[in-house]
Amino acid sequence: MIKKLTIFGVGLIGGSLALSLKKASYCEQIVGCSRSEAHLQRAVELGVIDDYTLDPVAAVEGADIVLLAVPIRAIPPILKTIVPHLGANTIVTDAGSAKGSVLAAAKEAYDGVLPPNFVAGHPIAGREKSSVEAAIDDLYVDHKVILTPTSETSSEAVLKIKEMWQITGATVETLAVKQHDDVLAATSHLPHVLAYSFVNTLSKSEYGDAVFDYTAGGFASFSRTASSDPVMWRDICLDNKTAILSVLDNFQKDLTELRNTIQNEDADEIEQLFAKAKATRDSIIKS
Ligand SMILES: NC(=O)C1=CN([C@@H]2O[C@H](COP(=O)(O)OP(=O)(O)OC[C@H]3O[C@@H](n4cnc5c(N)ncnc54)[C@H](O)[C@@H]3O)[C@@H](O)[C@H]2O)C=CC1
Ligand SMILES: O=C(O)C(=O)Cc1ccc(O)cc1
Repeated sequence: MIKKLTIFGVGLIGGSLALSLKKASYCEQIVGCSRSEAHLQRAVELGVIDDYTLDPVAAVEGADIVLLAVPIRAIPPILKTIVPHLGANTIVTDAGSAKGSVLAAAKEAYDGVLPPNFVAGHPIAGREKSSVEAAIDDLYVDHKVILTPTSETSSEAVLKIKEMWQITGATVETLAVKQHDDVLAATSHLPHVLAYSFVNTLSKSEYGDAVFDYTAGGFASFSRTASSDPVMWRDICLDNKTAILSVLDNFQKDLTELRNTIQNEDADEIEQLFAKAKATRDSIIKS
């Protein structure tokens, strides 16, 4: 149980955390802060937060935990504003999809030294719908949350953030920052980039939009993530650029290899490549 949780960015991720912690009566008060008063008012109406302020300094006053749940390139300016006003025991955490850039921003905001009470985190749960309207109280149930503490991070602060996420029904794991960013580039960032690119390729069809009149479930499932928020994904691509370029290069190589097998009508090789992928996916996704 904590007294005050402050959430910067009460959208899908921050709002869903607020709803699940409210359900568990984990916080006496949840306060939202962002640029948009209309969004914050809606969050109060929906019972997601108790109160809001547009003033970041007032928002963090007396907070036990501050969660940054805004697009990752919005994190550095918020940190710069709030760091001088944080209480000695306030723990700051985030939900950003890339961790190296967030930790670099935190280090800069704290004058070059990461403090013990900054715990970088990332819930591996979400969807293509954004905003507080999409927030739900069970988003994190049976999902993983990855924390990427550094040698500077205090174990008490990590335990507190771990406890907060466990209350939501999530399982919490820790990873090294680079491993997080490399792995998520492969499992999450690559498929989102491919989905955006795939939809744009189809839009350029010689048959125009008529091409979309003939789609089945494969199009819907493969392209679903292209409905995700463009600003959020722009920020992820820019901040995790090196890891994303590396997996994109590997993907391009494999796609060229597959293209060659089709060009050469190498039936055995095509079947083997597809059978290998099917076996891998079937062993991971059981439904
Ligand atoms: N959408 C998803 O499935 C997941 C997103 N994340 C991460 O969580 C974070 C939040 O994502 P969502 O909740 O999906 O986004 P969202 O768009 O639903 O909510 C973001 C909130 O931040 C506010 N905001 C945007 N720019 C701001 C700024 N410059 N200053 C102050 N407030 C600002 C918006 O008003 C909105 O309330 C992102 O960093 C994203 O990478 C992590 C896991 C899953
Ligand atoms: O919509 C989906 O399937 C997602 O994969 C959601 C998601 C988006 C970004 C993350 O950092 C984590 C999860």
